[in-house]
Amino acid sequence: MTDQTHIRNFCIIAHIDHGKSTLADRLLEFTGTVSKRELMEQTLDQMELEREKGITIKAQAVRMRYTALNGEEYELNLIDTPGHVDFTYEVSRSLAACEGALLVIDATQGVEAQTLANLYLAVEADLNIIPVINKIDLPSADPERVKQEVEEVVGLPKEECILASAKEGTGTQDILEAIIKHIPPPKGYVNRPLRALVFDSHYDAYKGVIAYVRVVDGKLRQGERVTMMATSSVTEILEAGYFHPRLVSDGALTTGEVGYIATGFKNVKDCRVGDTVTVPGAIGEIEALAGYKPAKPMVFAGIYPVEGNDYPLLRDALDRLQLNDASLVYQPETSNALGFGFRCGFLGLLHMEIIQERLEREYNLAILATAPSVEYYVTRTNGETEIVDNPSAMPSFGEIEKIEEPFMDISIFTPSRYIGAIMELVTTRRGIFKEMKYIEAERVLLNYAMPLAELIVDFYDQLKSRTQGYASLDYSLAGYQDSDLVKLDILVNGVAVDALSLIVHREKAYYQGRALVEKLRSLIPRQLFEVPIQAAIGARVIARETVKAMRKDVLAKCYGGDITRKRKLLEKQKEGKKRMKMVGNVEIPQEAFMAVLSLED
Ligand SMILES: Nc1nc2c(ncn2[C@@H]2O[C@H](COP(=O)(O)OP(=O)(O)OP(=O)(O)O)[C@@H](O)[C@H]2O)c(=O)[nH]1
Repeated sequence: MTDQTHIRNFCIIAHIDHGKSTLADRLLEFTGTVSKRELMEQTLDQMELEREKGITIKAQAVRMRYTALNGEEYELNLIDTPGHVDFTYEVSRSLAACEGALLVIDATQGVEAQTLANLYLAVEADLNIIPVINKIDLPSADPERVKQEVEEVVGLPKEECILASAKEGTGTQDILEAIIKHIPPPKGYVNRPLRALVFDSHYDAYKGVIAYVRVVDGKLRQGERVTMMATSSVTEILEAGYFHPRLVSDGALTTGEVGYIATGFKNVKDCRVGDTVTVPGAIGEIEALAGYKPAKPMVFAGIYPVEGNDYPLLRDALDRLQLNDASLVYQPETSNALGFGFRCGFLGLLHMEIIQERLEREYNLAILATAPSVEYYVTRTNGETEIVDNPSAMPSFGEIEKIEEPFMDISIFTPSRYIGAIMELVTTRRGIFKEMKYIEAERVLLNYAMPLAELIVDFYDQLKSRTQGYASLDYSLAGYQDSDLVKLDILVNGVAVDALSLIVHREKAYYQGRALVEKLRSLIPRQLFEVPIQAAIGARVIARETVKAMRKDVLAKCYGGDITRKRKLLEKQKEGKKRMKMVGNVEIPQEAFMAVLSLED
């Protein structure tokens, strides 16, 4: 156990792809925490999905030992933070476990939207910031320009910037020395009762929930009884230790240290991110650490098994995913069209995508997801208010006094040549212009208020494609606002398909209704009979298309000859069918339920 003066707790914050993981690897290697060979596997990103998507979902912590140029040995705890806006709360708790942060900026790119978003969080958490300009080995690197940006945009003296190439290892020692010098040691009370911050947790089949903790005051030991202040759950610490980068169980953690405890809890709900661990005897005597917030889902969608029989399997899979992910919420729902399924709440679209993929890959389930929706506050004419997160549950028009929807503050960094294209996109998405700031001659920061419902419909992809990938985006919840919204129903073969209902702005309803039925016509395969597709607001039909009847005989083309080809075609058709759902007497493919996500603006 190290005394506080020789501990430094820090994290690395960066915009996506600016080199956070690579720099972490260099630090681990330089301090001898892991060998080069072990680094072949990306050490900090563990889940396969994370690696594939190139993002870090779960915060982790690694302890390093470093002998500084002053001859003294220090314990450095590097806390890895998730890099995506869906996980801002997790980021803020990881930052709360640190005293300082390395702010990594790509020397070829400069400051980006998430550089600033993360920086603001770090400043809020009172961290000392060390700016690191990375990738200086690249020919297009312009460290002088980026230094200037650090001074003007970030507000740190440019002399403090450390130039580095995480790829080649340049600057690694300078960074370690700066950590010792510029990041203050923890200042907890050794003799007070235990207070430890849970900044992440995950479920382990053998050890139960493993909580990643920062000990703020006091100490904790294996075998000790502890309680979680927000959830009041009590348990015994089965194991305590740190990551090196694998678990090293050494029985205790003391003031200022970062490490893990195995809690034996069966569900991460008992041990939430942001909660305070203490000893039962201290309850009433001490205050919980500030900042605890239960996760708040922002995006909702129905998830249904393609095969009705798989419903119990889907429920088990969601139960198991939730053991490890307290921010995933779900409850059973029934749809006239899709049968029994679940209404699920997610932190954002990326979170939704991750859960869908895990259900399919890890649990081998064929599922159908409905288009994502947000949470509306609906006031009825009788004065009652309710929260509606499923368009099909929206009360009928005559019963509604007003509907409020979530608005986001969004900021976009972009080269100034794309301002026009962005303005146009944001305007079609009901965005309200707030501010434009020039960061340098040719780069601007644009601020808008925009409904979340418009943001989750492929806004990010559109932004990227209209700016050739140059613009970066960040957003946070601003609050709820009144909007003139209506429910758009879709009728297939004369029957309203609840899972296709949408909430849209009145002014866009006609256009969206048209675009959607056209798209559905192209997505719904021809059946043996003619299938009308209609969009309606209340009883008024606003658009109609027809899927013509056709006998779809895939074997007709084979002239009876080649049997392997025949089998292949049949298999292909079966494959195609997997994602079809019989709604009434019409087969509707998965894509139809997501069609609204890919309408042209
Ligand atoms: N040339 C050069 N490439 C680098 C350097 N540092 C990182 N890279 C490359 O930049 C890319 C992104 O690096 P990562 O370390 O994965 O970036 P990250 O910030 O962790 O990305 P996320 O986990 O997605 O947030 C990778 O292809 C790295 O090999 C550097 O100093 N020089």
